[in-house]
Amino acid sequence: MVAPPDNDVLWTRALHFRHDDGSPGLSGVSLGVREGEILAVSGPRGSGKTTLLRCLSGLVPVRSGEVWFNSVPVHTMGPVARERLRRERFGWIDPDPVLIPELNVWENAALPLMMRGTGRRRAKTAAMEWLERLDIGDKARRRPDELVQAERQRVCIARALAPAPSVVFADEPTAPLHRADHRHVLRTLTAAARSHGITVVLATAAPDTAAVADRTVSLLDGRRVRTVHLPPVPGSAEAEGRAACSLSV
Ligand SMILES: Nc1ncnc2c1ncn2[C@@H]1O[C@H](COP(=O)(O)OP(=O)(O)OP(=O)(O)O)[C@@H](O)[C@H]1O
Repeated sequence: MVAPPDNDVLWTRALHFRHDDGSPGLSGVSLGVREGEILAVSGPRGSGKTTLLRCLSGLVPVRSGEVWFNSVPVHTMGPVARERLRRERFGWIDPDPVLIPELNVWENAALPLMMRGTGRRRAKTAAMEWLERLDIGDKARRRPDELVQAERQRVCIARALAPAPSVVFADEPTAPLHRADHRHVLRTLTAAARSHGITVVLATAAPDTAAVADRTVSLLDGRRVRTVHLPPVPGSAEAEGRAACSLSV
């Protein structure tokens, strides 16, 4: 095993992944993510973006290839160590905002901090700071079912950022949002990452979302390719006359 370069917070080499039913997921993906970098993982639907984020974050075991976080091998960790790593160092944002219905908004956003052992008062302060930044602070005492989907997604983003993780894995984080919300939430996420030195791995099929990143890595059919020209988002200025996906390997 060769240790990764010092300035890469995440590093993977020759990563292959097959789903439990035998479907191919990833084929020989290698990449490094620098500390504080916002890296977009782009590619069309089914290209392996979510699978790559799940492997890098230790959500699924890696059986072929290597994944390192801060020069610590993740691919040799058991499930308990990977769970602890995710809880203590990583944040995760899904395309669908899933919250605990019995908890109010600030309790949902503060939950990962409290699970790490932070006291309720301090956890609430940190959660409220992010809820305010995401313009949802006035709904802090509401239950998730009193919020619209875009508001619930803001709560999920606050929940991922409140513990000041080393890395946030954001899987299509603005997918459920309207375009106006989309820009505001993306800007908040990237500004937060830059001001707090948080590394972001951002999976997206949308070119305008990938454009906020420092660098883009493209996937097609589970392989890393040099460039993928994604179909434009319907209704955007780019949409005219471009429909297909092209690539260069
Ligand atoms: N749990 C699973 N079991 C079997 N096959 C799966 C599973 N999850 C994903 N796949 C398949 O693996 C491939 C990559 O899927 P993945 O979700 O990683 O792609 P993606 O680029 O994130 O796509 P999307 O934008 O649709 O989420 C696809 O062919 C998909 O059908």
